Amino acid sequence: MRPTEQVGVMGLGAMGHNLARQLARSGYTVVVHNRTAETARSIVRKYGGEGRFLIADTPRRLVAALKPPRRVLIVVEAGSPTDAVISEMATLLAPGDLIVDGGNSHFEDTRRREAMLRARGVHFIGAGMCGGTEDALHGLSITADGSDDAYNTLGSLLHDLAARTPNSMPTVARLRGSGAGHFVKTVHNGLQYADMQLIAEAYGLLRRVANQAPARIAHTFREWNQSRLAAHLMEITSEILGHTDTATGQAFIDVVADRAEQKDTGRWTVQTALELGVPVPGIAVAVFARTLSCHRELHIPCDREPGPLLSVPDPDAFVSCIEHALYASKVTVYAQGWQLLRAAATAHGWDIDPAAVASVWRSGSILRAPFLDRISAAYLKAPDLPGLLHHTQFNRELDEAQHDWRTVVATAARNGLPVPALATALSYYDALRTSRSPAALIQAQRDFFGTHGYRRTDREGTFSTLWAEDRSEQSVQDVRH
Ligand SMILES: NC(=O)C1=CN([C@@H]2O[C@H](COP(=O)(O)OP(=O)(O)OC[C@H]3O[C@@H](n4cnc5c(N)ncnc54)[C@H](OP(=O)(O)O)[C@@H]3O)[C@@H](O)[C@H]2O)C=CC1
Ligand SMILES: O=C(CO)[C@H](O)[C@H](O)COP(=O)(O)O
Repeated sequence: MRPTEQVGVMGLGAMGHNLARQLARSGYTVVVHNRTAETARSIVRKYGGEGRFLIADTPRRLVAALKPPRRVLIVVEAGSPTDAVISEMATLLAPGDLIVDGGNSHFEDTRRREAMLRARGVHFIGAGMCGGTEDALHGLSITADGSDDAYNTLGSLLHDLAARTPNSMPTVARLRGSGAGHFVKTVHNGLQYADMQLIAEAYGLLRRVANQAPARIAHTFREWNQSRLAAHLMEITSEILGHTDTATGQAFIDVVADRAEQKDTGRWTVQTALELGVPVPGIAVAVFARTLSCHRELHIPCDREPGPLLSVPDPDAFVSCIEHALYASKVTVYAQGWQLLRAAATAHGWDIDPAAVASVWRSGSILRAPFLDRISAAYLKAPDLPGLLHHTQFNRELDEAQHDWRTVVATAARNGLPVPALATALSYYDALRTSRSPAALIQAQRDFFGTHGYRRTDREGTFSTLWAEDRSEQSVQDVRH
């Protein structure tokens, strides 16, 4: 217990109240503030026995209750609410105090806020909290940026909120460069979208093609959770599928509307990837699949199912094919995530160690999985690995899985079942393996209508064909001048 350590927590929503509780349980005196003051009072009424809480009805009172240098953890809705809270705190805090933003902020916002606070002498740490609400209480994975001075003021605060890896390391990664902490959290969520979409597609195939009932699929996922697919998302999937709705007695999954909502982080991941020119189709397709699920008005009236479903000759063998397809697809989307991390680090001058990111997500994050140990090991051994699919073992695994992967994607297509993530992952894999792609035709078309030029396979330089004239070929300099 450290009765002398104090911290302020602003925002006592689903995440914030559990973070405050975890800190109080660890011995901090936690000064809490929530915009709706009654929420703070009710939380302290309920959990006050877990530690030492003080309620501050206003931000000014929160600041007054803390001794300098003050540490304030802000966990409010991202975007303008976070701006509003930080702007007010900027006027109340003194030079040397510290704000930690634990929300899912856009990294550009974090950079702007850090610069604004630095000008006032207030330290700022953008902390990506890579976990859910229960992890906020029991330990999550944190990717945080911030200056050395900010870290000196921080003390062990983030370590006290972190989970531990199997070898007892706290899951906090310090990343150098303003915005890096929230950016890495954003990519975590992009991968979360992709992983969830892949799992959902696997569920759909088990249900519709392998004809398994939800309870049986729960069992299948539990079995897969003992394999190289073992992951928190697999575990919660089997829990959900094994759950019965108390109101109707039906499988819970059958009473949930098939509309997958989203906030911002998946879209931000894809937007950044587009800006940096990094191909992340596995993440993009997962974002669009959620979007499509919410556009019921786009659905085409259909008087019959695409079926009757084509039966698979050996359902057990098909289940095994799905397992292999799911694993292979997961490897390809994680490869895309790490490509994006590398490109963003280069573009923004961030120091993001690819092995450390895998290690820090190993426990406490939504992506937590033993699988991440293998990514970490791959990058520890070869920090300059061009991509995960260049790693001998991953490469071999995908090669071994490809027959089953193709069976799954082809069977889904024949049955009229959309599997955008599984199919896109396979196409990505094939695109990386093909010796010559049809991109040549696209470049030729660009030259035909826009004199954009092309490179040739047989000699250096950029060329253009005079399509509207005699179709002779010029070097681009000759054409333009
Ligand atoms: N839920 C999750 O799994 C995770 C969430 N996050 C991030 O953590 C942050 C909080 O999320 P979560 O706890 O789930 O969200 P909740 O919706 O449960 O809580 C939102 C909090 O923000 C406060 N708030 C909203 N608008 C304002 C405002 N204009 N001024 C002051 N306070 C405001 C709310 O106060 P009031 O009670 O008055 O409405 C409430 O305390 C978000 O940035 C989220 O993206 C990060 C990791 C995981
Ligand atoms: O950050 C999180 C977990 O890591 C939050 O749960 C986030 O809300 C998930 O994203 P979305 O709401 O878009 O599904």
